[in-house]
Amino acid sequence: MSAFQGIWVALVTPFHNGEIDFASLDRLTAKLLEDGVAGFVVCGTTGEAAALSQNEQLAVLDAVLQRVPAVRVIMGLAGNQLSALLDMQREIQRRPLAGLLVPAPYYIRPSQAGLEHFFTTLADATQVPLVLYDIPYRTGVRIERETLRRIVRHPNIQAIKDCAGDAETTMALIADGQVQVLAGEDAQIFNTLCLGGAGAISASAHIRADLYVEMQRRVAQGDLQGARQLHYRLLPWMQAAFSEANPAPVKAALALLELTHDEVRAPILPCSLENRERLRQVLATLAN
Ligand SMILES: O=C(O)C1=N[C@H](C(=O)O)C[C@H](O)C1
Repeated sequence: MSAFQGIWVALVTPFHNGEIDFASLDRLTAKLLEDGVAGFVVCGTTGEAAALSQNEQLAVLDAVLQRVPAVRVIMGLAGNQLSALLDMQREIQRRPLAGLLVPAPYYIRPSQAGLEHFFTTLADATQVPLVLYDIPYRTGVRIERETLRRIVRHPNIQAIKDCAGDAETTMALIADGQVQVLAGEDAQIFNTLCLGGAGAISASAHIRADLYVEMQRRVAQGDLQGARQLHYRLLPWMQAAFSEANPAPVKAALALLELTHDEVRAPILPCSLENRERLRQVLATLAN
């Protein structure tokens, strides 16, 4: 299996009474490993990195590394101040890791040349592979197809988390073969795998990760009918998981299953009562 293949879970950061709940974090990672996931993204969007201090982010990473082999851990590295990102990159790299997940700088909306400069600077400085996180609806800036194809020629950029919603770009990246293409939109996992993508980084795979792993295995074995059935079984849950700001529904679902407390950090708010009822019904369909 090459480095970035399979189902990677974009791990939530569990909280309890405002603090990081390390005991739940450990239980959750142990369970997901048992379910067969390839690895974890720590402090991604789903990990509420934006609501954690740098010390908290590093503490979460260290805790995960106690349980999970380093080759199965990707750390999120997001921000819009390049020098601060380079400092944080150095700090993170004092630990062993599979890679760093890096989105475009948010809010600034740099030019295409500016984006190329940004990713190349971080890729030149890295000691571990970079996974480019292409998520224009969060960063506010689109990386054009040809820019992306140029950027990923950098030897230190080895995968892309594809959330841009442009199938032509997904196919061009897979056909170019420069990087592993990982679905970053949960409802697109099946399509991306069928097109030749290497796997996924998924928030909804916190729940019934075994079914996501099975879906990927079936596509790899050419059992498209079996994989498609799993896709449609999981789809209502994937849709419910993003019915409010991520990760509120995922955390509510984990709490319904008594795996973590249902706590997010502002400005993300807890899942509404109405959606909680929807989650209860959707989870019942995945129970066995
Ligand atoms: O944290 C992540 O990485 C993910 N974030 C996406 C988002 O919240 O927009 C969704 C994806 O499932 C994983």
